[in-house]
Amino acid sequence: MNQATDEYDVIVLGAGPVGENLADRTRAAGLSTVIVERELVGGECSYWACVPSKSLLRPVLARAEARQVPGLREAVGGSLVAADVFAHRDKHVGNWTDDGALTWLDSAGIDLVRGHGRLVGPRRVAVTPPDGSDGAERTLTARHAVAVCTGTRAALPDMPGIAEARPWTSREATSSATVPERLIIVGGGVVAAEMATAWCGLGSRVTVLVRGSGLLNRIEPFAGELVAETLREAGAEIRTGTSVKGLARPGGVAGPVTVTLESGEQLEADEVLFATGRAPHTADVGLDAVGLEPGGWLKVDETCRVTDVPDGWLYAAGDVNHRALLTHQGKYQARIAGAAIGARARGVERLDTGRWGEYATTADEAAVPQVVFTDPEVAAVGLTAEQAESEGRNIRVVDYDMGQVEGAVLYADGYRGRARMVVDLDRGHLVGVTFVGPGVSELLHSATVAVAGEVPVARLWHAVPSFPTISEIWLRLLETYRG
Ligand SMILES: Cc1cc2nc3c(=O)[nH]c(=O)nc-3n(C[C@H](O)[C@H](O)[C@H](O)COP(=O)(O)OP(=O)(O)OC[C@H]3O[C@@H](n4cnc5c(N)ncnc54)[C@H](O)[C@@H]3O)c2cc1C
Ligand SMILES: NC(=O)c1ccc[n+]([C@@H]2O[C@H](COP(=O)([O-])OP(=O)(O)OC[C@H]3O[C@@H](n4cnc5c(N)ncnc54)[C@H](O)[C@@H]3O)[C@@H](O)[C@H]2O)c1
Repeated sequence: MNQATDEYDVIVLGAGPVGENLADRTRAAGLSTVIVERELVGGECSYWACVPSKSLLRPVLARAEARQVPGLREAVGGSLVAADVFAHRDKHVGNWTDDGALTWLDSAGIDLVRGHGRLVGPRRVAVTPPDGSDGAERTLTARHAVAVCTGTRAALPDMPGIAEARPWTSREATSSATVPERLIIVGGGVVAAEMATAWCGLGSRVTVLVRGSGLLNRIEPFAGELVAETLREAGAEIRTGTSVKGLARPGGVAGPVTVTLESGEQLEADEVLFATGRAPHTADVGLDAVGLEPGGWLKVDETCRVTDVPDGWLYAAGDVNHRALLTHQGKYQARIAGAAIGARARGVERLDTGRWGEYATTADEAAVPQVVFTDPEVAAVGLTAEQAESEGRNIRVVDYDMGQVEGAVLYADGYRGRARMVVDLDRGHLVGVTFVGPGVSELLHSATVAVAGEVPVARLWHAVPSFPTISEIWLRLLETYRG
């Protein structure tokens, strides 16, 4: 393989975490692979999402936890040094350069073509070089498969003044090098909750405008309630049932922004962040050239093969298929799709695509874990009680106050948290678990193993948590379940 080769076994569009992992798996299966990337190798996650957001949040959460440890509390009473937090974030994102990722691509034997890729027919991708480069357009051909891993962008609502007011999206919220004195956040999902935590911790006066009834409405309600309570205690204002109808920034981008609410009330801030969901990068990837509608989420089967395309050569993994907009889940899809492409290229006719089969992304439906890095942390896997009920399952919900667990109380004085497990009574195993409280992120994988492994509740009784750890919440939940 070399850069002059225009025919490969596999072409991957988009070098985010998902594209990288998929390419890695097809290379490991012995297939020549090229990846096409128009921005930075590493994708949204590495430069404007997971990595910078978590590095902004880490000092905020560490300080919040330290303030709950007697003897340490007084030592961490001051403000964060924003310049140091930003410098640490900038280091983690490689100062928005992808040199490290290029070394990895090279070592994995994956070719890279920089530019915007578009399908121009079955198994064919045209690449337009980036602006300012003097290269010519190139057409790549795949012998076996093309995988679209082009991810998402922030979705902004259509409203008067929004384009001129240039609001922050997740990109600016994760890469800003200044702390706005007053920050309005529109939205009540994960980005809104995490960015409210980060910027409030860094010193902004934060107002969150939620059009629904509370934060994090895809997770058990008690989680969003505790996060909102802590944010309010930290000085943020959370306004629920509040919709925005317009924006204006009369003094230009350097001046304050005015947000007009549906009620007619006007609020002023130095910045406004729209954290109102994501839209797929599929409007300009040539879907029309292969008979698909541009602009939508790509519908896939359990191996991430796009349905409705003859001959089964087109795959879509990660955010772009809308199964679960999370890096780890997209990488899981990439491992399975990459292996499926490899097996099909070897001529294997029947892949095990049954539930939990080697080539089935079953966890996307049954056991998606997610940690929200708010204060306190939220960690959840599988179904909420409401989701399980709406699926018609016969369930029992078990709740426990984590402030009653000795390991938790030792971890943080005045520990506030709650746990819930949802038991499917007909199947005898857990279908969902949610924790909210300091330090629960590292507890989540135990729940993921229980849900994905469909471990019988009776056997969980023999999985003994160490004393005195927060994990003893498991024992308390099981004792409550058994009565
Ligand atoms: C603020 C924020 C924080 C987040 N935090 C977390 C977290 O803590 N944990 C977590 O699991 N998830 C988190 N997520 C979600 C996570 O970022 C995504 O699930 C993940 O990035 C999806 O990976 P991907 O490879 O599918 O897409 P992306 O990371 O979006 O990568 C897609 C790549 O494709 C490229 N591309 C697009 N179109 C083309 C084209 N036509 N030609 C060539 N290249 C193209 C893009 O430039 C990009 O590099 C967060 C998201 C946001 C917004
Ligand atoms: N720690 C993590 O795992 C993490 C962190 C950040 C983001 N993510 C992922 O990124 C994805 C995107 O996050 P997000 O928070 O942008 O999306 P989201 O879908 O989680 O939340 C969007 C929010 O915006 C609101 N909204 C939508 N349109 C609106 C409008 N016109 N006016 C007012 N409110 C509006 C919705 O009601 C919702 O509260 C999520 O699916 C999430 O899984 C994950």
